[in-house]
Amino acid sequence: MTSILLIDDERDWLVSFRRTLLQYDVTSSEKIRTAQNEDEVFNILKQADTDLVFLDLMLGDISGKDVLHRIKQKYPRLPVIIMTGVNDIHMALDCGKLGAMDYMVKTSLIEELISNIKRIIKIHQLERENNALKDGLFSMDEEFLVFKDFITKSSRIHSVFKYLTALAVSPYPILITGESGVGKGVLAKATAELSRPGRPFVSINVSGLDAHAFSDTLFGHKKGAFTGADSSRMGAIQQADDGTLFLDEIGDLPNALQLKLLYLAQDGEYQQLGSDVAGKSRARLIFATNQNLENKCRAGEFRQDLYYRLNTHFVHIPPLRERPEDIAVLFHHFINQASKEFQRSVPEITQDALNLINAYSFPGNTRQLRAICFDLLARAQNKIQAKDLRNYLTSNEAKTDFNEKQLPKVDEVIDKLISDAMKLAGNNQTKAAAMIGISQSTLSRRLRK
Ligand SMILES: Nc1ncnc2c1ncn2[C@@H]1O[C@H](COP(=O)(O)OP(=O)(O)OP(=O)(O)O)[C@@H](O)[C@H]1O
Repeated sequence: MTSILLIDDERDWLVSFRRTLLQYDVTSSEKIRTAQNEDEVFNILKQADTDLVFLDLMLGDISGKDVLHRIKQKYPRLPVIIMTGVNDIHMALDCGKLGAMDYMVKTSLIEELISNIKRIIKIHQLERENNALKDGLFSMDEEFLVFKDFITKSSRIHSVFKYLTALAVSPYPILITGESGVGKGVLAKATAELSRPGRPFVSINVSGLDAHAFSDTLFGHKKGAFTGADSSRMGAIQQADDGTLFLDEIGDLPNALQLKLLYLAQDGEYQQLGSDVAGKSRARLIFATNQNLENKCRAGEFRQDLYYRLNTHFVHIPPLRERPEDIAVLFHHFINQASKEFQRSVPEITQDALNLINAYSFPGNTRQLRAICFDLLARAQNKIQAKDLRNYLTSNEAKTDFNEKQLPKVDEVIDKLISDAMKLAGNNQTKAAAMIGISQSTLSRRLRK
């Protein structure tokens, strides 16, 4: 049943429209909510799932157009139908530009109105189903829309989204940690959009930069600052302006540069090469590393004071193997993305292939999964089966419980492989045999041993 929000400052109209919707079976009673002012509107949208909004063009002193604008800003995908007493084509066009799905006149014939509403609900339902299937976005909260490029259905990551949303207003730096390829960059970009929307986002990978390159890249230089400095150069801090500066791989910085980072993180201060005056950064700072900074501090390789400073706001992205619920979602997402890019139809993915991909540990995390999907698609297949994946997943990176110091016997490895394949294939011998590339009779013989 469709959840509907009716917005009008006239209580009588809300009551009568509600009655009409129920009379014509548009939805059930508990699925209809009403709001008479803007505060109520946003409270309801925040608290309850809403599929469709009917909005009157006058809400007391406030224009319905302004409310429409604010709803669409916060919930861009939510369909809003304008209900009004006046049939005004210019107004209808204006509302369309602001994102209204339709414009209905309250005095229209009731049957016509209801059949229009039912048609819109149907279209919207189909669209939602389609989007969920296509994007693998599943039940991502509209409030997390800014994180739409970080595909996930992991509740751990949803908690990270919540935390980052709460941090949006804080002026302090954010530290994002996680193994290489988990999506720290994607998350940093979304966080930047949340905290400094529409402002510049400058991303610098600082690993491997020597002291000069580090200062020059970040702080820039004045003309004549050093031999060969024929003109001034704007540093990343200036380019970021009042937006966001994202510094990746800060765990690799040598001690002297860590000190410069400390001044920057602490007071926003920096020194442009060739300038006597300290500059002041206005940018929001986001740092990332795939290293364990606490261990580095203990080993004396990372400044404790800088670590404490960076740790004020800290999020960790777990590796893909610790959020297995994301593997299939991401697999479908990247296969769809690659199909679009290569202008190919989306291939069928067999259950065996999914079983195999789900059982893999992905040491290169999401980056590795993405690369596999794009390469698979480039090889122009219209069906992805377990055998197509084996080449990508059979290296020593595959999940194993074996310990280097106690290498198992070949027979033990085969037995483990067969038992894992049987588990993944739900004890179906034909499937298990296909997954590991042996005949069913060989597998069956081996099982009888
Ligand atoms: N959850 C995700 N949804 C969609 N794409 C993702 C996701 N996580 C990562 N990616 C993609 O994987 C690739 C690697 O992501 P990213 O560069 O953000 O990882 P990282 O953690 O910053 O890695 P590194 O530590 O090596 O810099 C990118 O192509 C990115 O778009």
